Amino acid sequence: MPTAAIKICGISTPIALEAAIRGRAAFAGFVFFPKSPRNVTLAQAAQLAEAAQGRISRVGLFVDADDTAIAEAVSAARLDVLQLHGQETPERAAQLRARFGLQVWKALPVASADDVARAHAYAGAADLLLFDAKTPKGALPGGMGLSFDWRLVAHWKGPLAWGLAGGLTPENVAEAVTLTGAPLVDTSSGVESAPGVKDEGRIAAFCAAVHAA
Ligand SMILES: O=C(O)c1ccccc1N[C@@H]1O[C@H](COP(=O)(O)O)[C@@H](O)[C@H]1O
Repeated sequence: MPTAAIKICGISTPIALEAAIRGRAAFAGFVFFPKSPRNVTLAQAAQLAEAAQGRISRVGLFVDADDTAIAEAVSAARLDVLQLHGQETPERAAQLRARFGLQVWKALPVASADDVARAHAYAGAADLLLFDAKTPKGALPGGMGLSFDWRLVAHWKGPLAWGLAGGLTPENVAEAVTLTGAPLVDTSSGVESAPGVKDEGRIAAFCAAVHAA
């Protein structure tokens, strides 16, 4: 089985970006959500995007953002992918994909089999589904280090590509990949020393664990 592609999310410094590239991560995630401890300004994103050019793909993470905010981020960070991590409907995902001509990933909060079944509504609207844990009411919709029962998405055969997120760490990611067969894994808080503070050593360990799985 080929190894899973890696996305390191919430990158806000050149040191973290270089660690992700050294670890052969395919995707660097930049958070455009002011409530997140990982939020980046347009100026920060532009600088990181420049360093990323041709070395790692750039994913912009948005939570129910409007077109103007997304357009500014796309232009500043030369994004390759839009990751929608809020309540975006299939219609909204399709609209953004058409407007920006970029890949659209939709995060789906999962706690039950019914949540996983909602994935089918995004066929033809999004390019990839990111199964993530449901977070408590009033909390951030992601980046909380919470995981869900991976058996719900084990070897998922759906109408579009998919990835696994939520509480993935250097310590558990090999088991997650083995159990689910996820083609892509995404982590944020699992490779940090504190909320919003990426840890080079943990990024390296996470990537090594995925490559060895
Ligand atoms: O990282 C954030 O701050 C964030 C904020 C709002 C929505 C999503 C966010 N991150 C994404 O959440 C999942 C899981 O994160 P974690 O590994 O459990 O910390 C992942 O897709 C992040 O990209």
